[in-house]
Amino acid sequence: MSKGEPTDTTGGIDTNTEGGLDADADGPSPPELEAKELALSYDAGEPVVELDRLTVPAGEVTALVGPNGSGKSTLLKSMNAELTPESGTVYFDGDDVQSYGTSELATKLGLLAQQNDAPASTTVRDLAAHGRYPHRGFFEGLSEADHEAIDRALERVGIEDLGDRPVGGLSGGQQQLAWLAMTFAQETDALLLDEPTTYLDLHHQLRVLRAARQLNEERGVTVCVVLHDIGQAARFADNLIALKDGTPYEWGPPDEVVTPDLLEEVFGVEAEVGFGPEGPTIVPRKPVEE
Ligand SMILES: Nc1ncnc2c1ncn2[C@@H]1O[C@H](COP(=O)(O)OP(=O)(O)OP(=O)(O)O)[C@@H](O)[C@H]1O
Repeated sequence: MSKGEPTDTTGGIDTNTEGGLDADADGPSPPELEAKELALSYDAGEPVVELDRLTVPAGEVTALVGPNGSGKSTLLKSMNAELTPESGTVYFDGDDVQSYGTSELATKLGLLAQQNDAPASTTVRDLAAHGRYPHRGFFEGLSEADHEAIDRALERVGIEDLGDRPVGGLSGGQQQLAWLAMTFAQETDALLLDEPTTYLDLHHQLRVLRAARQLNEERGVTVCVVLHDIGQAARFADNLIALKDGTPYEWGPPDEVVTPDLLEEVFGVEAEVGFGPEGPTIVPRKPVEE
C-alpha cells in the first residue's frame, strides 16, 4: 500500500485471480484495466484527474471511494472511453480503450453511468435489450440467446415483473435497476458501475452488489464500482482505491485502506475504525466541522 503519486498502484493488491472460474490455468485470463500517465479534463480545462499508473486487478472486485468531486465518475468514464484523455492511456486487456469501435466497446465493457436518460415510453425489457444490440447489430433482431441474456439480467436485479412497464412510469430506484439490467445484459468481461446502489432500498442494494459479485465469481468478471458508503465498499470489494483531489491516495485490501488516518485525510472525518469478520465499524469521534 502506498500514498501520494503512485508509480505502481498494484502495491498491496494481490493480482492472483484464484477464486474466479476463469482462473483455471487452461481458461482465458480475465482482463485487466490499467491507466498510465493519465490526465483527464473537461472542455480542455485544468485536469480534474491526474495519475501516473492505476490498475484495476483482473477478475477481482475493486471499489472506488472518495469525496464528492474527487474524480471517481471522471475516471470511470475514461475507462469506458466516454471521455478522451487530455494525455495518457487507459488499457483494457492490453488495448487502448479509445481504439475500440462503439459496438466492440459495449461487448467488452459495461458501464452503468450516474445519469441516464431514455424515452419515457421505452419498456424495461426494451431498455435491457439495448445491452444486446452491440452483439447483433441494431437491425438484425434478437436471437433466442439474446432473450435469455435479457431474462437473466432482469432476474439478477430482481425486476423480471417490470419487463412490460414504461421506464417513465417507474420510481427512481426501479429506473436504476432497469439501467443496471441493460448493463448486465451486455454480458461483458468487465463492469464499471457508478454508484449502482443510489436510490435503492437496502434489499435491492444488497441484491445488486450480490449480483455483481456472482458475475465476478461465476465468469471472472472484473468489477470496478463507485460506492459512497465506505463500510459497504469495504465489506463488498476485494480492493479499495481512495481518490483525493483527482489522484489515487491509498489503495489495497479494505482492512489496510480504511484507517482513521484515511478517513481524516481524505474525508475530513475523525473516526474510530474497528475491523471484524463482517468488515469495518466506523464510529465518528466528534461532529464534522463545517
Ligand atoms: N461535465 C463536466 N464538465 C465540467 N466539469 C465537470 C464535469 N463533470 C465533472 N466535472 C468536474 O470534475 C471534477 C470531478 O468530478 P466527478 O464527477 O468525477 O467527481 P466524483 O468523485 O464522481 O463526485 P461525486 O461523488 O459527487 O459523484 C469536479 O470538480 C467536477 O466539478
